[in-house]
Parts: sequence; C-alpha cells; structure tokens
Amino acid sequence: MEAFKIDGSRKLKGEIKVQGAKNAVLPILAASVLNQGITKINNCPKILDVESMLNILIETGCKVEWEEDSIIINSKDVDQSSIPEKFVREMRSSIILLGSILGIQKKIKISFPGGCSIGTRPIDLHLKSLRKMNVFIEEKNGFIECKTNKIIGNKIILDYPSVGATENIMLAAVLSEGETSIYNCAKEPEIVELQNFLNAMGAQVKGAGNDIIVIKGVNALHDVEYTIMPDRIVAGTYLIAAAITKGELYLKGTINDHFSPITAKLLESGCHIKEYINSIYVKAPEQLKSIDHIRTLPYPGFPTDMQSQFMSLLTICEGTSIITETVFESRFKNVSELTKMGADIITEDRTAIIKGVKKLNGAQVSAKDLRGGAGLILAGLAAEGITYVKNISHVKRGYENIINDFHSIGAKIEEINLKGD
Ligand SMILES: CC(=O)N[C@H]1[C@@H](OP(=O)(O)OP(=O)(O)OC[C@H]2O[C@@H](n3ccc(=O)[nH]c3=O)[C@H](O)[C@@H]2O)O[C@H](CO)[C@@H](O)[C@@H]1O
Ligand SMILES: C=C(OP(=O)(O)O)C(=O)O
Repeated sequence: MEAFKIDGSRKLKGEIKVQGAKNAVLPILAASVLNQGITKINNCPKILDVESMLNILIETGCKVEWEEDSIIINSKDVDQSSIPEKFVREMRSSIILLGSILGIQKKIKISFPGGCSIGTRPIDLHLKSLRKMNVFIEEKNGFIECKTNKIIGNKIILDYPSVGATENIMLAAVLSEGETSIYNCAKEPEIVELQNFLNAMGAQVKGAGNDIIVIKGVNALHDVEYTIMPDRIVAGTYLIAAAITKGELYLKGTINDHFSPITAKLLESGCHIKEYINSIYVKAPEQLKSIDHIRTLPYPGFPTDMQSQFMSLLTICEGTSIITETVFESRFKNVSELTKMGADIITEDRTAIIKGVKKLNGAQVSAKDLRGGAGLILAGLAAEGITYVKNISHVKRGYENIINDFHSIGAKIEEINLKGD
C-alpha cells in the first residue's frame, strides 16, 4: 500500500508557491463543454480529481491536451450525455456536470455520487432547483436521468447556500431561455471564479460573492483562455505546516482575503503573520496557544475544508480548544488517528474538545478523506519519531506536490510502499 513516511519534529522554513485551486478548476472544467469550442485553462493543478474530470470530459466527446500547466479542451464534438458510473464514484464533484451537460445536450444520465466519508452529501437542492428550470428528472436504480426541451430561467431560493447546487444552477442557466436568480446562493471565492470564467466566454452572470446571483441566458458562448486562482485550502494547509513545526514560511501567489478566517485563527494561536499583495509570511512562536472556538460555516465563515488541519494544530496548543463542525455531519474521522499519536480529543456529536498535549508521537495512521489526510501529514511533521500515513490517494485528489513542497522547506517526507497491508 502506498503511504507517506514522515520523520517529524523538524522546524520547516522556506518559501512555497501555491498551486491552482481544485474547487475552482473542477466546475470550470465541467463548464468547458458549454462553448462547444476551445477552452485553455492555465495554472491547472495536476491532481487526481482533475485527471478524473478530464477522463469524464473525454467520455463525453471532448479532446483534451496538457501543455505544461495548461489544459486545452476542444468540446466541438461533445455528443455523449451518459456519464460512466465508475468516474462518478471516483469523484463526487462529477455531479457538477449535471448543469453543463444539460445546458448543451438537454439530457444527462449520471449515477448518484454516493455518500462519502465526510457525510451523506445529498443532492436534493441540485435536483429541486433544476426541476424549477423546466428539467424533468427521474431517479431510479441509483441513477439520475434528466431531460428538458429547453431550460427556462426561474427564481430559485436555496434552503442552504450549497456550493455545488449554486454551481449547477449557474451552469444550467447560462444557455437557458430567460433569467435565473439564485437567492441564498453560496458566496465562496470559487463561485466568483466560475462567474468570471463563464463571463469570459460570453455568459451574462452577475452577483457572485453576494447573496443573489443573476444569470441572463445567452444563445451561444465562444472560445476562452482563463487562469485558475490560487488554492486557498492548500495555502491554509501550508501555513499550518509552518505553525505546527514552530517554523516560518513565506507563501507566494496567494489571495489573502480568501483565507482571512484561517489567518485570524493562526493569530489567535500566537503566530506572527505579515500579509503582502499576493503573498503571506507566517512565523510560529515556540509555544502555541489554544483557540477558544472554531465553528465551520459557509463562506465567509471558517471553511470546513480547513477543520482537520486545524485539529492537528490544536493537539499541541497550550490549553483547551473547541471545534464545532456545522457543514458536514461526519468530518471528525481523524480523532481516532490523532489519538494513536498521543492527542487528547473527545467528541460529542458535532463538537470536538481538544486538550493540548506537550508533543505528538509518530504512529501508523490512515487517511479517511482528502483534508483528513492532509491533517495527518501535518501531525506527522510535528510528531517525534516516524509517522506512516496510509491511504494517500485521498491526499493526491487535491494536493499537487505536497511531498516536494514540504521537502523544499526542510521536511523529511517520502512516498513508500508499506508492506503488510
Ligand atoms: C468540489 C467542491 O467544490 N467541493 C466543496 C464543496 O462541496 P459541495 O458542493 O458538495 O458542498 P455543499 O456546499 O453542497 O454542501 C454543504 C452542506 O449542504 C448539504 N447539502 C448540499 C447539497 C444538497 O443538495 N443538499 C444538502 O443537504 C451537504 O450535505 C453539506 O452538509 O463545498 C464544500 C463546503 O464548502 C467543501 O467542503 C467542498 O470541498
Ligand atoms: C471535501 C472536499 O472536496 P470534494 O467536495 O471534492 O469531496 C475538499 O476539497 O475538502
């Protein structure tokens, strides 16, 4: 089994450039079918989820080509509307194809993405919204079949500001008849990025980043070239790598406003932070302080995708910290693993109480999901002795170069084949 071996307890120091954002590029790749032409996407991270999305695009009839860190997609010949189940199982966010494939093919057959380790992740809000846009949907035998003679714009009020539902509605509305307004939409930077991308190929979308998004349907879109923004969650993960090892790090190519809840919590823990335009510097104190309460929320609240990484950090902060996970109901899977490393954590429903310990010890632990895996790597970097993190394919879904990046700032980390598992 592939695993990361980490020889921990080394102060990390240096600089890293942040990769392109996974959660921005995935909906943009899905959207690339809408122009039925050429899309060039720059700063595209080479991660497993991108690979899976490209495999799906190829199945639908796209031609796809890498040119260094750019990806060129030719969607002139897209003619398939049935998405193979194995790809949908590989990557939950393949559900974002609902809106874009419907937009050009007027139909799609796709399997339910299935529950995953962070929660059940239903898609009721996606389906309810598309039904309001004149899409007929049948759910049978684990598959969703959608059909429409034309997508018609409507007023949609989301019960919860779901990122994926907001994206699917935007994608379905771009080539629709009339106007769609999404109330209580998600406000994440990735939604703004999707709006910018769609407008760059001729769409008429406004309001992203605020409470209401309005999309005016257009007849056709054109070729486009677009550069993906930096990944705010990778940036946050790397800042914690510096903090947890009592090191210092200069991160380049960041948009600091995108992760201000993260810097706010690092400041609370006693880190010294200096923000520049498109870069940020963090230096950790010798003893980190506990953080009163982290409560995950939709943007601009504290991101759930940073919860596991902070949990690792809090295990060695002096005092007691509390985390409440409000977004996903099952995102505390790291607790048992961190406990193996000497952490003192108890959970009650959606709240974790973390009592800081003097140090973590290396152990054999297992990643249960993407950010959980990142959290365990961080714990391994801080721990005394050797940590083996198993199931690292989760981590490769979202981190392009985590081994080389941590290596370059002084970590002793390598990928190995762990025998006996
Ligand atoms: C590829 C991508 O961008 N993934 C991100 C996206 O996931 P994703 O788009 O799946 O997250 P959502 O915002 O949709 O989900 C948030 C909450 O709403 C619930 N829900 C969602 C849709 C629905 O129809 N019904 C429903 O009940 C979910 O179960 C969850 O509890 O936003 C999450 C929340 O910031 C992030 O953690 C993920 O990294
Ligand atoms: C939960 C995540 O991603 P996904 O929605 O692709 O599972 C994540 O990026 O942390």
